Amino acid sequence: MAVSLHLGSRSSCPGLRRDPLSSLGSLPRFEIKLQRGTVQRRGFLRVCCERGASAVVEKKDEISRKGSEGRDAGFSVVMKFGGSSVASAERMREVANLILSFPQERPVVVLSAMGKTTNKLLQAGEKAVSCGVSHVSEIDELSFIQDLHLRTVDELGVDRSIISVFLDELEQLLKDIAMMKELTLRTRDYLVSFGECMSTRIFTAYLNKIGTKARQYDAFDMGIITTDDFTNADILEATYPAVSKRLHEDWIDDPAIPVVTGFLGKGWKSCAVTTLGRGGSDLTATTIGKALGLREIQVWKDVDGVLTCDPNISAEAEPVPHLTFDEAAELAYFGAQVLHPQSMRPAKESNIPVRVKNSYNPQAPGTLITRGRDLTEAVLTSIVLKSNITMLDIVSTRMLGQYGFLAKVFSIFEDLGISVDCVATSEVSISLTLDPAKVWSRELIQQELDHVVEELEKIAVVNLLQNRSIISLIGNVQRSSLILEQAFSVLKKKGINVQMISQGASKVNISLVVHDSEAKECVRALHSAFFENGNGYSSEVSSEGPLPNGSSVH
Ligand SMILES: Nc1ncnc2c1ncn2[C@@H]1O[C@H](COP(=O)(O)OP(=O)(O)O)[C@@H](O)[C@H]1O
Ligand SMILES: N[C@@H](CC(=O)OP(=O)(O)O)C(=O)O
Repeated sequence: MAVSLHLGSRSSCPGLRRDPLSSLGSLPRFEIKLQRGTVQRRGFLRVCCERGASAVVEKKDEISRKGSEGRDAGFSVVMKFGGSSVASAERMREVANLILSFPQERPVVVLSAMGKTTNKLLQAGEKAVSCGVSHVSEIDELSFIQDLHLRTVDELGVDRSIISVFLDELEQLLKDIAMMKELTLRTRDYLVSFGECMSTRIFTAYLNKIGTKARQYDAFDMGIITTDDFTNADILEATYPAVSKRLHEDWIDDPAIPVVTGFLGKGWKSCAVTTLGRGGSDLTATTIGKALGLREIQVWKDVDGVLTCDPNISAEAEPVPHLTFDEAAELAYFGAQVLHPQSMRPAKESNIPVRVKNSYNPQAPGTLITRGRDLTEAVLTSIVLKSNITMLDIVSTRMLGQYGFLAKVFSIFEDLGISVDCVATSEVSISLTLDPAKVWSRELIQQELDHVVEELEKIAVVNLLQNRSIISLIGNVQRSSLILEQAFSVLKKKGINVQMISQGASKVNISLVVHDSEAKECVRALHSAFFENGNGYSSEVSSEGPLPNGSSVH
């Protein structure tokens, strides 16, 4: 099949080092040949020009198993390993063995920084701001990072020179921060990038040493283009064709397993290193999965999959066998640390299954995340807690029936650039929750909250309630009355007062707001009722029948 189309004028993208269509002039004629057998589903072609990025051709919702170039580079899965999976030389050896134990797979490997390196880099940066240039070399976290990485290369028997330049540059960067006495968001992103840059170089060198040809990629040099929102950047559409082209071309020139830095990107305007938000390597993995149209995206963690709740809250938490993209996105958004909140988007858009596995226990089946699941398997899949939330009760000062009240309230949040998590409304009042940590830097929280209240008080009576928690019940909440009946029977027995309830339009989440002080106890009681003692995911629950009863609630 051949498709001809006209492309509009091309603007250049400074951030795109290897511009996928760089030879195009304005209004070029461009022909795309799709080889027979490479297209998985029918879709349509569209030309997309993303905010100044180069014009790119995107095969919308139609992913070829053999990549958008139609050539077979043979990649079949992304395998992403988080910090806990590559925390030491021993762990890197195990991860290498794990990859090699699937000889039928041609993986693209995505790695996070080793262990807690990202936290240590941030702590080192904070200390550098105030310690003075001459004391930078004494920062504990710097020594920790140096020791960890040098010990790892020595134990793996690879050359120290692959990371020594990074360690020298890192110390110099900390001295620069000490001299300037400030750590901007842009510098923060550059600082943390050292973690992924080093882990991927070490792992690549090790794979090559044991005879498996591998090639290291810095995400910001291979086409992962983002907004310039330092510390929380969004992936731009130009990324998909750029990544696909780069990986396919390199493979065809010289086949080698790609080992890519997770978490990082390149700002399209600034051309500086950006990060995708904490835990962002999951998003790197799903982005590459979409770019290449792979069979599966694997996210390897230190737990047996997505669990029915945070194992740090309930030791009884169990793996959830099957989730939908919407359920996984919702639980990540509402606080489950296990997945990055945005990571499901590329997987859902390209309908590529995501498997969450345990690198410490590869035999465990893990969690499979797909577009749909058998809803009769489980009504509820998990319970998520998000603490330290601010809640606002806003009651209109105008008379009942006054139109435009909701619009006015939300325009205030829009003007102030503040995002709202949960909302419950009546004609004259709104209750909503804000997650200050998401929007503001720490010092500004109270100041910003005061400003919000001041603006809202022009049209309403406002009650600001801090130290609240959102407990989210994730599952098939089309059966909300059954879930709520069960949940409220538990809360009643515990004497816990729910301050707000919200059921999103997504139909996969009911959120309950309670006080921080009773939230964990509340989650444990709900977990016990819904998932323990024979209740829960694996029990047979018909889509019409009753929920398992709460007999296990104490
Ligand atoms: N619902 C949940 N399911 C699984 N893990 C969870 C959940 N909620 C919180 N966690 C925590 O998330 C951790 C895994 O996420 P993360 O540390 O980001 O992994 P990695 O660094 O390997 O990518 C687990 O060790 C667990 O403590
Ligand atoms: N290293 C980054 C990115 C990341 O995704 O890490 P992990 O996969 O270990 O959660 C962080 O700590 O945020």
